[in-house]
Amino acid sequence: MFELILRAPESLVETVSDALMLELDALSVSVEDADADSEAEQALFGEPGMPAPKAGWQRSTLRALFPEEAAATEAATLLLAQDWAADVAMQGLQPVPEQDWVRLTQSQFAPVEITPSFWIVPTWHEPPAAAQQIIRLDPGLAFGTGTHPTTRMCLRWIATQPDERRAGWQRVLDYGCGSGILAIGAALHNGQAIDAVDIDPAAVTSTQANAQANGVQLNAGLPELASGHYPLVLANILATPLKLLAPLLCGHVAAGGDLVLAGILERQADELTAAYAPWCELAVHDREDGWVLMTARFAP
Ligand SMILES: C[S@@+](CC[C@H](N)C(=O)[O-])C[C@H]1O[C@@H](n2cnc3c(N)ncnc32)[C@H](O)[C@@H]1O
Repeated sequence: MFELILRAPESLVETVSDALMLELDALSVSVEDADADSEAEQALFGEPGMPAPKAGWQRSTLRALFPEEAAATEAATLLLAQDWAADVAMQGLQPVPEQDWVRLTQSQFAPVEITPSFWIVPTWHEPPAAAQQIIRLDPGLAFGTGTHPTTRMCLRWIATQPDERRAGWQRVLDYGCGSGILAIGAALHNGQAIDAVDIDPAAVTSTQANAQANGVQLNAGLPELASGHYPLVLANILATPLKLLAPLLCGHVAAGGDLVLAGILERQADELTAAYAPWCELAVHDREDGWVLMTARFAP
């Protein structure tokens, strides 16, 4: 494989990508911020419900893959000869070394410690000797492999609740289940009759598969599946949807039950406390890497 590397301004990225893929037979094109890891780097992240700050980076690096060097050279020559491509610059043409991509990807995911006895372990790893509760999970399409601090904080909360609290988890709701990791974690800590819901059908499928792989019983489905009251409601989404979902989530918490929310940045904690104030006293329980875990115990 050969990689043709080009730099293009925001206005030309789509045209160059289309030309490479549709006219010049590139196998793939990836687009990166040309200013990544520099002072000029611009985040383009927009929370759900909020517009992205901008449609594209000021300058992008495009990497196009070709099966042979001749095809990559010809594509560069043809593309750079176009009038409209005057602001496109060639940055390089290089062979892509053969690699065992599966092994490379797998090597990036080591077992994740939640507590000394509770671990998330990819299927290609042996569990650590101290692990008593284990979630077997491979990185897949859905969010939630335990590598994100928000997921880890939720699991840590679950694992560190006293036995008498866990005994009361006769029903559990995981709202925004992703891979199902929180639902599975709750099941391994005495959670019963677990409903795991997500707006993304791929997450529902992933949750069902992961639950089966872990020998865990749960009901996965779209949000309509959630019904009635639960002694434990978990939701790791993001601050903006969590604020919108406040009446719905609080309406599902049983008297005396716990609400556990994640996906919230430290600076958003006060907004969340205010949004949930009509129903409960939401407070920061844990923090990691700029994220907070917020919890509330409802009145009995
Ligand atoms: C950050 S992931 C969390 C996944 C997993 N629960 C975890 O803790 O790792 C958030 C998930 O919430 C889902 N989601 C986002 N908005 C939602 C909504 N309004 N209702 C239900 N699910 C939602 C997304 O599809 C995504 O799978």
